Order: sequence, then C-alpha cells, then structure tokens
Amino acid sequence: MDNNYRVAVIESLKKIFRDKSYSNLVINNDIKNIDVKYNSIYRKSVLGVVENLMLIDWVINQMSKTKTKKMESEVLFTLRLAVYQLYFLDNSFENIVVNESVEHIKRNVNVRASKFVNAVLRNIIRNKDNIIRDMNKLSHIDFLSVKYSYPKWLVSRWIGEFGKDKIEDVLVANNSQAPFTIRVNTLKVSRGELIRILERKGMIVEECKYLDKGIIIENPVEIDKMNEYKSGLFSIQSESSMLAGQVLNPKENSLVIDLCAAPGGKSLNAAEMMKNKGKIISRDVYENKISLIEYDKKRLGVENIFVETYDATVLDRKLINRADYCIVDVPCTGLGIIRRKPEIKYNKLESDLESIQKIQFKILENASKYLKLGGELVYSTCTVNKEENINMINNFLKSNSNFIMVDISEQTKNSFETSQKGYVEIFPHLHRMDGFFIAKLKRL
Ligand SMILES: C[S@@+](CC[C@H](N)C(=O)[O-])C[C@H]1O[C@@H](n2cnc3c(N)ncnc32)[C@H](O)[C@@H]1O
Repeated sequence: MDNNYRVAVIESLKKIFRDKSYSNLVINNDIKNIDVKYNSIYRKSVLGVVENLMLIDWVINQMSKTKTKKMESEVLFTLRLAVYQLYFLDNSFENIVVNESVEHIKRNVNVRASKFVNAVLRNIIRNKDNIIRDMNKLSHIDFLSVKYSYPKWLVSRWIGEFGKDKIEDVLVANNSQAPFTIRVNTLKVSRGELIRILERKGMIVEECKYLDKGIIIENPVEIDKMNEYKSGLFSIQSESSMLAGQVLNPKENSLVIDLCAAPGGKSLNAAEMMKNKGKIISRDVYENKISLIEYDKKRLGVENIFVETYDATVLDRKLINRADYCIVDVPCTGLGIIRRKPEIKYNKLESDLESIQKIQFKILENASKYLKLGGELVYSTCTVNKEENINMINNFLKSNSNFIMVDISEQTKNSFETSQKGYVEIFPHLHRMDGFFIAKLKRL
C-alpha cells in the first residue's frame, strides 16, 4: 500500500462529509489525480467508509475516550479509513494500515496526535472480536442501525414497509455494489453490434433483462475514455432509469416536455427513441446542470432537444394543452440509489419528506396541464417511499378525474405484478436494480 492513495481517500471523505458533496462526483473527479494502480483500492475505500460510517464510528467510540464528535477532522478521517480497512480488508494488512495512518498524522498534525491514533488502532486490533460481541448485545433496531450503518428512523420505517423478516435483505442490498449499465444509442448502432464491439475489446457484457437498449458491463474500466463512448455509441445510465424511458415509449414527431431534465438521461433516451424527429423541451431549474445536456446532445448526435432553465413548480401558461408526452422525473429523497450515493443515508432527514412531497405534487400538477387530450406522462422517482410514489399518484388522481393510469405490462416485459395497474415499484433486494417508482398516466 502507499500513503498517496490514503491522502487522496482522506481528502475525498472530507469533501463528502464536511462539504456535503456527492460521493460519485467526488470519486470521479479525485480519481483522476491518482496512479491507475491505486484506482480500485481508492474507490473501494471511499465508498466503503461512506457505506459503513456508523459502524466505523461506533467501533472507534468503543475504544477511544475522546469521541468521534470531538475529534479533529484529519485525525477522525484517518481513523475512519483505517478502521474500515482493519475490518473489511485482509488481516495481513493490519500493521501497514496502522503504520501508514500514524505516519500520515505525524506529518500532517503532530506527534501527540499520531500517538493517539496509534493507541486507538492498536486497541481496536486487540479487541476486534469483543467489539463485535458487544454489538450483538444492542437492541434489535440499534443493532441493525450500527451493523449496516443506517439511521434508526430509516430502519424503523423500512421494518414497517418491508417487514421484520425482510429488513436485513433490504439493508444488505442497499449497501451492495450497483451493476454498471449502459444505454445503446440506437441512432448510431444496434444493441447486437455494440455488444460485439465491446466483446472484441475484452469486455464481459450481457443484455439487461427488462430493457431493449440496456447492456450490463461486468468489468468496466475507464469507460468514458473509450472512443465508442466519445463518439456517442452509448451512454451510462441505470437500468431503472432506462426503464422509465421504455415506459414512456414516445412516438416520432411528438412534442415532449421534460420538466426536471438534468443531466438529461431521460430526454436523450426519448430523442433516440423518436429517431430525432419531433421536439423535446428539456428544462431544469439549475442553469449549471443544463450544460451537461448540451454536451451529451453533441456526443450522441441528438438534434431535437431544446434546453431551457425553468422552475417546474411555476406553471408556464404558453405550454398548456400542448404536449403529447411529459417526463416528470421529480427531485426526491433518493432512498432507492443508496448503492450509488451511500451518503444519502445520513443526509436525508425524515423531516425533508414533507417539503419534497409538496414540490413533487406541484410539478406533477403542472405537467398534467401541459398535456393535450390523450397525452401521456411518466412520473418517476429514485426512491422507495410510498408517500413520494404510489400515494402521490393516488392523491393526484383523487383531484384529477380526467386522468387514468395506463397498463404498462408490455413496456415492462410482463415482469412486475402491478404493471397492469399502470405502475411499477423497483427494489434493489428484489430486482437487483436501483429503487425506483414509475407510473404512466393518460389525460382523457
Ligand atoms: C431525478 S433528477 C432528474 C434526472 C433526469 N431526468 C435524468 O434522467 O437525467 C431531478 C432533477 O430535478 C431538478 N429540479 C429540482 N427542483 C426543480 C424545479 N423546481 N424545477 C425544475 N427542475 C428541478 C434537479 O436539478 C434535478 O436535476
């Protein structure tokens, strides 16, 4: 091991926890400054610490008189990384982990702090098994919360939703690694052709079960540096997100309004399905995110997307009764994509729920007004909370009797129980896909 990657991991962790940056963005940016041979351990360590933060802090607090809340940040993040490695890497690395951590603190803080780090880590190594035994003595909810690092409110909530017998499956699945998937750009290449190209490059690939345009790559490395990516043969997109596009299934020459479009995945998928014919208005409230759509438009050869900065909670009178389709991919609590952004577990508070639901309802209501008679909208979230999902749709339908839910069995390959009723709920522990909700509504 080498201290350089350790410094990089510690710096990335500070950005994620202190500056509240998203782990996926931090990792993609910081990994560029690391020697390629350390890429894998860097990524594994950052995600590992974030995923297991509550367990790690609990272990430190068992063995240190100074508690994590009172620790100086360089010491705290160095200890967090070391404890992750002590518990999750091969035992033979124990001495290297301690020595490198102690040296790092000696160089960056002072000798006194390095002695403290040494004492805490040696103490943890001596008591590794006792610590685990103590964890088993916690009450059931505390135990699950510490072992799998989820706040207690979320564990209780999910026990209520999924049941006591399923809760560990749910917590484990949301801590597991998400598969790496791509969407074929059918404007440029077919799925079969792209699979052949990728296999010739030594990639292990497989078609996504529920999708016409999806491919899983088992061994992805520096995908965005590949010529096939740069020349727009494919985009990186999750299976659940691609499924929302497949459910929308827009016809060529239609007018589509995407109210929450950045970074553009669903708009770009729609443009590919419409073979660049018709018009897509792609809006987002954040101007800086809009440029991401412009970049991908050029890369993919998409010509029918018109990008605008606009707040979807404000009704735009000039679009009323105009659209054939609306994409309503609302901001949400993100509790379905913990596998990709594990910090979501700690940043989302139960109290966020109410305010976000009001925004979601307003955006859905506005979208419904943009549809023509016979027009269709797809409402989606990347969360598993009923309040943001099926309850939201039922509330909307209560006050909008001119809308019905549309059977989406065909677009979801007859694989989801509820698809005939017009919606699907996707869960990592059941479908090995991101937690998502997708519903299709039609204006009568
Ligand atoms: C789930 S993401 C959309 C992802 C996108 N549809 C895709 O497939 O790439 C939700 C988006 O809503 C945007 N957003 C949040 N509040 C908004 C508002 N009031 N009006 C419009 N967009 C908003 C966020 O900037 C974010 O990009």
